Amino acid sequence: LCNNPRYPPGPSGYPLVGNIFKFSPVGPWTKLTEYKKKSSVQTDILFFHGLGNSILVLNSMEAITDLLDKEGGISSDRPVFTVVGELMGLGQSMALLPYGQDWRRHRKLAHTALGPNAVKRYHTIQEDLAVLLCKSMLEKPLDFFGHVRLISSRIVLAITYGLSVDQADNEYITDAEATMDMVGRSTRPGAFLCDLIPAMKYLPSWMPFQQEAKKGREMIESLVTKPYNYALQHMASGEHPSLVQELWDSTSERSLGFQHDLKWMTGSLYGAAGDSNYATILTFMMAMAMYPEKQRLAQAEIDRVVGSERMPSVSDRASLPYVNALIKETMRWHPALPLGIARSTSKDTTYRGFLIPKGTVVLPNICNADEFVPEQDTAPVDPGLWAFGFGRRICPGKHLAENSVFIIISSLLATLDISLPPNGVVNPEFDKDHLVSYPHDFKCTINARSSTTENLVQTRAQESKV
Ligand code: HEM
Repeated sequence: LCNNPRYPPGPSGYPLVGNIFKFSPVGPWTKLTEYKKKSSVQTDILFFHGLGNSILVLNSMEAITDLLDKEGGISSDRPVFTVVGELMGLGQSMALLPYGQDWRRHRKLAHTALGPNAVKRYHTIQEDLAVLLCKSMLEKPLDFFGHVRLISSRIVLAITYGLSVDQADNEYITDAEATMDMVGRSTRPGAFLCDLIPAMKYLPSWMPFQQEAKKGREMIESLVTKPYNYALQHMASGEHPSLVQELWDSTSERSLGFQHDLKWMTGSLYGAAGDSNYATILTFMMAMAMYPEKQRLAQAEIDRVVGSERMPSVSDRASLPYVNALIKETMRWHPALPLGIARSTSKDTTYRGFLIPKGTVVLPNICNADEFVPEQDTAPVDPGLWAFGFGRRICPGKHLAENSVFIIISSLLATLDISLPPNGVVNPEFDKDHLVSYPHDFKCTINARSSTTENLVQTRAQESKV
């Protein structure tokens, strides 16, 4: 490990370039978690530096709380991503805005729409969409990846823009998928050499990364503008209530600045919501195929509390402790964002006597995958809390997301059995190339639990208003 006494410890480096290239942008959490297990050195903080960049990895809950919660005043900034942020324009979104006035305005708008009370208005939409998901799973079980993609986008499109889509190949969904695939690859620290050496942004436009940046800019602009314009155009009819409309109606001061904030704030929700929900639900399905005894326990609880006459509702959440433990365990077993979204320090600071220079990229490593054990929900630190980030930049969609994840998972548990595929094998492998890490393509068997649950799904689906 690197032993420059001023900086926190880190892997040994090379002259001139330091150890920065020891930080791999591809699925780094596995390697970083291995460092955590080495006991000889103080490895719950790891430092990488070189070429004017520094990265600090926080490998324990203690270090995360100390730096991201208690020192929120200096660790709530985001790094400047030269390619995706500056060249592609994503720097205008809430998730990448620097910690300052613009970001505060976006957070305030988001809080109005997504606070713990505000999200109660969406229970019915979430319940309706969850039952449609169960119906699709019964009709075409092999397409379960597509069904999960569809519901993840549907919830946020319906709520944010009043937009109703019912096919996974709808262009709003496929465009968003392509854009978020590109964004997800580009927002990992060190994804482009140009992020490490920002002066490269002045290189000529024929350079491959410049071409990629130009295309990315168009994709991002379209992602935030198209559904926003849809919501504006349909406001007058009053038939498609949306967050855009609600926030638009909440003021008479609709300056260009306000409109810009509203478009980019809602665009950030749209961009951030889909992939994380998708990853969480697929991870849950993988875990259920692999750990059937845990699935049985959760189903027994639902049978006891909800019965078989009706579908679960969001308001059942507090009465289903085992289902909640299973959801938390899903998020601990493989969090959707294993390294959160990178932070950056806004001034020099010290931690445990080490210097952490201004502009250091800070990454909380919350990955500690092992066995799937929902029963450890009694652990002192609630694993469900890690998954949504920390401190001042904690996920603003947390309340909405928790309800979505709960209603989807409890509806699936109530009505379906998820089991191993015919070859009896599921390898728990996850994507390592994107900010959001979802299960690699896997197979599982999906059956109705009984003819009663099958009828329940069909009947309830007909009542759905979405
Ligand atoms: C299971 C679902 C979700 C998970 C696991 C998740 C997780 C996260 C995490 C880890 C962060 C980084 C926080 C930090 O820097 O400490 C984040 C930020 C964010 N999330 Fe979520 N999220 C989920 C769903 C949603 C939903 C449904 C929305 C919107 C409706 C949303 C909107 C955002 C936004 C806009 C940010 C950036 C906040 C900022 O930079 O101030 N997320 N989320």
